[in-house]
Amino acid sequence: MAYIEIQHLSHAFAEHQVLSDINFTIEQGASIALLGASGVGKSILFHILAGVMQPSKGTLIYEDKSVDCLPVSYMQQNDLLIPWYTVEHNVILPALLQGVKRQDALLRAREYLPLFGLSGFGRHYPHQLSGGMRQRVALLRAIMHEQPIVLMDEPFSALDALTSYELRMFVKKIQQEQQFTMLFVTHNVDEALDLADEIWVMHKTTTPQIKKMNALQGDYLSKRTQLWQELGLCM
Ligand SMILES: Nc1ncnc2c1ncn2[C@@H]1O[C@H](COP(=O)(O)OP(=O)(O)OP(=O)(O)O)[C@@H](O)[C@H]1O
Repeated sequence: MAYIEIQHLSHAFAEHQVLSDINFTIEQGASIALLGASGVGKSILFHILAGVMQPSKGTLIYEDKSVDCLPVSYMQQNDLLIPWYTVEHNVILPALLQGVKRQDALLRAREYLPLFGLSGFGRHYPHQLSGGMRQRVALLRAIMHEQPIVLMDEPFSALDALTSYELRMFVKKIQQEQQFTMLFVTHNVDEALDLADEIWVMHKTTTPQIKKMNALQGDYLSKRTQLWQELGLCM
């Protein structure tokens, strides 16, 4: 039996059908990249999994029980940092809400801040940071939340190429150590190939709407080409 199972999930805004009869399963500890054209419904799917939004139809099953939402740490596209809290406080907030002692959460945050390129910025406020730095704070907060599932919507999009590469290698290491289940949305084929052990492509017109790219063959370059083709991009 699957760790997570999604059955017949559909969502519409008035007449606009965004998700149609989505079905999939996820194994515990999987790392899944979700790609797809803009507007295809990736964020709406994540909102539903996280319980931010209720679907029009469908069932979410977690560890064999029907649930309203999954136990996730969710990094949304918009970083949602609290402007009047410092970086440190933003990062530890979910841990505090989970009952972790403030001192323990702070120690851990201070250990991780340098790894996220945020050394010396713990006492800064979000408005004092660049867009990329804010994204790293949001990413660190998601990783520190310690939920069994991490959802990240375009977690590396505001970062320069080198920082993005370093951070995804770091996230990969932490995910392998902590064995949480991870789904992330990306428009970047390299991010998907570097970080995910499963790549899913979401389509608007095909049934099923999500295609699992299990059959990616060959070396990195040829996998990259196959993914670009699946996404309808010219090489
Ligand atoms: N609150 C809303 N009311 C009505 N339609 C919405 C609402 N939120 C999203 N949509 C529509 O749902 C569709 C899917 O949106 P979604 O944000 O999930 O796309 P996406 O695949 O994440 O796109 P992107 O890659 O650009 O972030 C879009 O057509 C969007 O206009």
